[in-house]
Amino acid sequence: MGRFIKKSNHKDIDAMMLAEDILQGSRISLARGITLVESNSEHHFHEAQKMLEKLLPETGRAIRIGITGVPGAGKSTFIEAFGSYLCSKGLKVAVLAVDPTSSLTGGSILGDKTRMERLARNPKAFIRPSPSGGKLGGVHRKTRETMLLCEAAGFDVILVETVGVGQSEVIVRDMVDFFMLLVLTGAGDELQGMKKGIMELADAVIINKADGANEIVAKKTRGEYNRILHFLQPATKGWETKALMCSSLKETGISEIWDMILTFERTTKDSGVFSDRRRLQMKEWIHSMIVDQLQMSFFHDTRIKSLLPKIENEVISGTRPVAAAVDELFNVYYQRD
Ligand SMILES: Nc1nc2c(ncn2[C@@H]2O[C@H](COP(=O)(O)OP(=O)(O)OP(=O)(O)O)[C@@H](O)[C@H]2O)c(=O)[nH]1
Repeated sequence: MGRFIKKSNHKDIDAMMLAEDILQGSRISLARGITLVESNSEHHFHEAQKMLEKLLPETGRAIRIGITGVPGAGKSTFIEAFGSYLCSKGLKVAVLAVDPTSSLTGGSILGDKTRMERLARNPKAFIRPSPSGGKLGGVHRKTRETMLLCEAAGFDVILVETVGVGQSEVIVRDMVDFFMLLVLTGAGDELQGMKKGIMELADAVIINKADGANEIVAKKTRGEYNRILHFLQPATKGWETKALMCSSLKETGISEIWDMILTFERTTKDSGVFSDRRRLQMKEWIHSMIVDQLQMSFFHDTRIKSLLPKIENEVISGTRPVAAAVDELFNVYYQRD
């Protein structure tokens, strides 16, 4: 078991053996594979890519579901209820997270496993906190690769949780098939303040906490969301985004959400929208990685590093137009010695 990543001795990683064990469904190897993918070491990067190449033919079969929501909406409680429900149906569920703030805060969402204690104990579930450290692009790549590893290990459903911060919803939307937005009951004010853009990313709006005295308010909220959704551009061609209610605490409305996702999968697979989206997501992944690499290469270039402060000052003091300044930087960058 301990044959793959022995201490920090790089030579001890056998990417091919690790891949074999992941394909056999070994959870320990899966966790090690993810650690390899998340490593910032260059040697690990190459090993991880070898491992991924071997696993690629066995990826892509899971349904990928993104979940976002304002803090307090009950994301962890929902994932616990929803994940446990899926496991009870015999499905293997992996829960991942994209938290761009984790490099600043040292990891927040999913960092604390006690948030999903029951699911974490379920042998059919696998929970992995957000990779921390590095830029958003890095988190993005690592989570996508982790998703592929989980698929190769035989997981049927991948849940990707994200906090409602910055660009994180857009990033998760770009890596999943179905995206849902978790909201609260009686959220009249929230509805007004809700960024329309986020609603337009969603394939479903889930009104959580529809239990007890909240239930009546939840029905009203559902009506309000449905009215608004009716006027918005749907996130997926040929699919009408609707609002549903559930109680993660009482575990009601959970099976209806899964039924909706199955209908979505069937409909979009029949129309070709499902595979079109996956193809587009791959292309966008390539493009965003190119942009990340170019950016890194540019800003780490020693000539750029020494010239940039002078150029910035010239622009700020009004002696240089921005476009001309950037043009000079690129001329310097492209000059090969
Ligand atoms: N009544 C009721 N309370 C709920 C329900 N789901 C969650 N809660 C409560 O809402 C609070 C917040 O739930 P969390 O699951 O921690 O939600 P969150 O704030 O989105 O948390 P993060 O997952 O950390 O983003 C907790 O006190 C939960 O017990 C529900 O369906 N009904």
